[in-house]
Amino acid sequence: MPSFDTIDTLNDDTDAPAEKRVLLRVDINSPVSDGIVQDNRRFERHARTIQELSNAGYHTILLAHQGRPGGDAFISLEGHTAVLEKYLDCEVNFIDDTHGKRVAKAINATESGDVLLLENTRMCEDELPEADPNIKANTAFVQSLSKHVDAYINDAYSSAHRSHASLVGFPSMLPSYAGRVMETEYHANTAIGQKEFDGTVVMTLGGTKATDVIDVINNLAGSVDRFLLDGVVGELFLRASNVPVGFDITSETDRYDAQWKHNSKVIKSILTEHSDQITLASDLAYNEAGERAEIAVDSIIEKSVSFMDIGTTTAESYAEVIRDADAVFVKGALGVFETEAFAKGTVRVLEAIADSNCFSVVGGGDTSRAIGMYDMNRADFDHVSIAGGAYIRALTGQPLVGVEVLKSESI
Ligand SMILES: Nc1ncnc2c1ncn2[C@@H]1O[C@H](COP(=O)(O)OP(=O)(O)O)[C@@H](O)[C@H]1O
Ligand SMILES: O=C(OP(=O)(O)O)[C@H](O)COP(=O)(O)O
Repeated sequence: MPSFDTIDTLNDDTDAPAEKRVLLRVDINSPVSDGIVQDNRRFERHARTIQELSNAGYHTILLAHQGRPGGDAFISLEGHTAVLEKYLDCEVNFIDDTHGKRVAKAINATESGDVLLLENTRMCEDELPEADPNIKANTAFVQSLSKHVDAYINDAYSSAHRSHASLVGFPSMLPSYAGRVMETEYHANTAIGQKEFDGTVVMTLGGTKATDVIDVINNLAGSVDRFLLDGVVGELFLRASNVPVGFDITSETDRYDAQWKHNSKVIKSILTEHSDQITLASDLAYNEAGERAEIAVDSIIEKSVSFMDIGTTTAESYAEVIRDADAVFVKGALGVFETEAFAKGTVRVLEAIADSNCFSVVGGGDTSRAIGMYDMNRADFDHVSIAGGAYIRALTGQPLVGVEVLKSESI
């Protein structure tokens, strides 16, 4: 049983839901294309928690983040209301602020069953950077909102590894509970983290976030036999192995340079220390005149194009490793799978998993979308998580700070 209180306990604790305002933290952080948020499984999964609360009569005030300050995906949550409403039989109202008088007025004006989405929490300076939960509890953001609600529910398992105000500041201020996504993802990933495997354990690590991958390798090198690297992170590791790639070729993107500046030393030391466990791409794919083109890593003289996927040779070699594995964990897309021409690496690896008898987990708010996009059967995977960094940290046995503060306040 989870050692935190759930919505079942909230219902037991509440004799009049219609008079109660609950602050529900969800994670609907999603890909953004041309400034427009794209649907993904997170919306549908969190909508079930929202619907349950609305049907019970609670006034539900939603907190969520989108992107990172300065990044292309860092936008207002206003567009997220329409996507959420696709999965709800109630309206989602929106206010373009995170806390303060206007928000307090809007919260106090809600009625039983209403859903009100506040603005992107990362537009509030109290949200970032990570800090001790007690520090985050004393921010104006937490202090202000706590006065106008009766309880806090954290449903954002996929952000539970972040010590941000909206994720760790409220449990010391309010009666706190786990939402349904938090409950199910916690159960599944904790159980997986305790499993033992007799044969080869393989992890494919990709996507865009180097620090997540670095943490995972440092913590799981003793229990994972092979790390197959890909995505933006894989290209940074190629740079650390002296391949002339892994940097931004235009000032319009910032996928590589900042991450390299902050992480190059630790990437190099990981490559040295775990060279026998880490496999890097041997070929990469890019866009040439609107078509997919590939190049062997050994043939790259200089980077003049954006590499968008692992090449076919790499994909086949990764599929071969997966075929013989006892367990495979996927975190982060192997390429820009949202574009079919550059989905080959992600699809090939997922197909190899589906065709094998291995125990498998596919994680990542973005990556898990690929299963549905390319008509694969979710039943071919043992667990498909809408979390990426959080689920993979659960495998390391590292506590998830957002879960720990829920537990501590449930005692
Ligand atoms: N080579 C690449 N260049 C640019 N983006 C990439 C590349 N490979 C993967 N991606 C992007 O990585 C994103 C997923 O990264 P991330 O958010 O770290 O993973 P997840 O959310 O699945 O944990 C996808 O949206 C995909 O487009
Ligand atoms: O998408 C998320 O994590 P993920 O990419 O590991 O799935 C979470 O919303 C956390 O976002 P963050 O990595 O910008 O803190």
